[in-house]
Amino acid sequence: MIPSSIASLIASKSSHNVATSAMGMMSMLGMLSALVIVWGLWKIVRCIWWRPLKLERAMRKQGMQGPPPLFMIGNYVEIMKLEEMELATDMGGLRHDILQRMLPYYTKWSKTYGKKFVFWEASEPRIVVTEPELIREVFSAKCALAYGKSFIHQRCCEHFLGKGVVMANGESWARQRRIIAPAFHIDKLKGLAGVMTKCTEQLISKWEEMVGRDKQVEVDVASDLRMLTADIIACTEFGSSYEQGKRIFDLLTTLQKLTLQFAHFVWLPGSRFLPTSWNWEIWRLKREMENLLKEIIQERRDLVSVGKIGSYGKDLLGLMLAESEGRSCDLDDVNCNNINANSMNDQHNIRSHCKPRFTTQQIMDECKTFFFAGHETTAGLLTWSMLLLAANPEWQEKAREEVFDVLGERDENLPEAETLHKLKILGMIINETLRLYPPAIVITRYALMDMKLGDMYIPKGSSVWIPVLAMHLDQELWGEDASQFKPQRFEQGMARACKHPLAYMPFAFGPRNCVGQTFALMEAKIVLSMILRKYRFTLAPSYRHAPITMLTLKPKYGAQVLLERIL
Ligand code: HEM
Repeated sequence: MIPSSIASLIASKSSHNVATSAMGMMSMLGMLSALVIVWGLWKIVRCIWWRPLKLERAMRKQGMQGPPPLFMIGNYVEIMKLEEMELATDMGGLRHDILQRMLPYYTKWSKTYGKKFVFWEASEPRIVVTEPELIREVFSAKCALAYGKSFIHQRCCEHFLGKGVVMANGESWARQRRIIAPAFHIDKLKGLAGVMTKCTEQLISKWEEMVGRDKQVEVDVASDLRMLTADIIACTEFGSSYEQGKRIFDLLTTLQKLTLQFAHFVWLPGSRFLPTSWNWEIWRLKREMENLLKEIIQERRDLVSVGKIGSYGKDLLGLMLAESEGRSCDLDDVNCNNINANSMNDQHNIRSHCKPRFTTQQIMDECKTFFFAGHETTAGLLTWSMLLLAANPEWQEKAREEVFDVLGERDENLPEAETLHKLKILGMIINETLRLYPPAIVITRYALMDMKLGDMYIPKGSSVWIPVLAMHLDQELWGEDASQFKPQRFEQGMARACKHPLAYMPFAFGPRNCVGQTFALMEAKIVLSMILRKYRFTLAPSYRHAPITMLTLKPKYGAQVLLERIL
């Protein structure tokens, strides 16, 4: 037993100890919170003041000129004002000299400061580069890990692209690209032609009903073609899980719209963490969409692991799962080399022994990426192609004749991947459409380290800004008829179409070019050839020519054409 005096001494001592250690804890917590606050403040100050100041000095030191930036917002205000002014009216007729409308700040500043200048998007400098040889260097293999995507662009797209290959940088990008590239190899894509023709047949049936017994009907092909390309990517990406895939894409589309509405605030440090009603809605949509994606991925993995299906499937998700898991052993995991992969059981063993090269989150991010990268862009290409053919009936007739020659006149003869290369005139029309209306009118590359480019110093944290549209419409490179629709310039191939072969870059080039280029061109040829065989079309009087960019280049009021069935 403990005497009461000692007990009370111990009690008072221990309560004293408790109080002292509580106070100690409190002051530790206080110090920690103070440190976190100071660190947070330093990060903000570094981001909005210290780093931009250093970059501005570097620009000034090398005599780089440009419009003076404002603190934190750079040249945003002037950019927005100029864009607003240009976009307030239509173009008045289907004219293709759209540079002033789409990039008014570029045309204004290049007149004042010359072809090489710098402007600021918030606190990030953009160094304008238009010399093909310099662009070749930026896109080259030796610079693939040194340039990437900027912080602001990553933030703008993080909700609907995540950290997928489009927005990844450095080693992470290289790893992702290595894993997904085989899924876009021509041999794998050939198997997707059937899906593309099937989806196009559904659109044609819909138009058949609309045309009915009338000879002509007005259709907004922009929205129909957007739905078609979304269908095609949902089918090619998710195959049997198409219905779930469609729901995911609806959610992604809403997320994308919501994010873009507030894109101008993304430069505000910490704005994405604030519990605003906008952020809550984004978080809710994202959660729902990712839960659905997880379900599809898990379902596919379960079916393979219990042996219900022998492979992950031929859709993009299946190809990606196989690439990400099946072959990881050949490359990384030495222990797995002893396993014979011939039997189903062995394949299962490999999967359970080897570390997947992609986590579920990364696969989800790639799925979102393909949807975004693969449907708006191709919808744009198809829409502008139809508008240009509607306004140029002689080219429409030439393309149709070629389709009849190559594929025959009967609907049953569906286009196949092997015959598409014979559609040469259609190929020239597609190239010319991508020259006049490239879905990506600007490409940027963010310097992840200090770089030299020609006689320029590109400091880490700045971006090279390439105005694709300006290069595609440059009279010095393409001739005086640069802003006219003339597919014949591509008759002798791309290299001969222009004074400098690198001035044409709808898909960029080099190791970070569009991985879906073959997919997109195959899809465009299949869809357009099937439409041309069935319908003749002209511009509807209600069409208003007003191109705008909402991530990609599109007609603001839709693309109304008059469809007439070919009897
Ligand atoms: C007409 C259609 C298309 C055009 C004009 C186009 C254009 C481009 C361009 C210019 C880039 C480079 C962007 C940059 O680095 O800033 C790019 C990248 C990419 N595209 Fe496409 N694209 C098209 C269709 C597709 C399709 C159908 C897919 C997939 C199904 C796709 C997937 C991708 C991916 C994943 C990247 C990122 C590649 C990387 O960073 O390594 N694209 N595309």
